[in-house]
Amino acid sequence: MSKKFLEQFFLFQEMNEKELEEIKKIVTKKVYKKNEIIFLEGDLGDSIYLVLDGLIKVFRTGSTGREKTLSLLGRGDFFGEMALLDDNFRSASVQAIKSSQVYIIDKVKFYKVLSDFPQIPLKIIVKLSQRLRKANNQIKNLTFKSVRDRLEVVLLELANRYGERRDEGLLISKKITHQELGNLVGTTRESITKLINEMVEEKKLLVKNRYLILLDFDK
Ligand SMILES: Nc1ncnc2c1ncn2[C@@H]1O[C@@H]2COP(=O)(O)O[C@H]2[C@H]1O
Repeated sequence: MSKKFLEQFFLFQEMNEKELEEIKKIVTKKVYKKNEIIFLEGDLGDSIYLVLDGLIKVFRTGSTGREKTLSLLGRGDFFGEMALLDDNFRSASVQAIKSSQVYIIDKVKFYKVLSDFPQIPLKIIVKLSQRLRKANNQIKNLTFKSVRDRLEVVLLELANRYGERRDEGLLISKKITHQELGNLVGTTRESITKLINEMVEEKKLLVKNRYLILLDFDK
């Protein structure tokens, strides 16, 4: 594990070599298989997770069993800090949707890191503020926007994060199923299929080998 590698984690940026050495000593690496549940909403939580690679979904399940994806996480992201900080149950479920590697730091060791490195709590606050901002936008979108508009917002967010420029347009470099898009947008798989077909007909979207390509993303 190189210094350069650990630096990619937002939490550890700006740390010097010696400080990163200390962090290295307390992490445990774990690999989760595709579709493996990392933990469930309501579980007791005693560790924080840092994503090394893969794709990880944070979600909640409604009483009817329908899922709402709160966030998709990848390399450099962290999760599981809330139950540690407020001493409560896990506020959401977390699942690897591709094979994913994570570093795990247990509560006692993490508290030691927090007291030794005062910039880390500040960084966590920054992330929590960004997350609240995003959650507020989601509430606004769910309340006021049509399903089609919400799908466009989600596609733009995915393109922002995973977009790769191609001759045809902006390719979303992760394969996302219609069910998963439905969970992100807050609608059914069937509605997503209908809307994707609509966007393809309008030449706003291209589907190639199950990858989505945005055609008029500049607008
Ligand atoms: N709205 C959200 N967006 C992104 N991540 C979240 C959101 N809500 C909860 N999480 C993460 O999901 C984790 C579930 O376990 P914790 O409550 O310990 O910590 C939580 C956060 O790290």
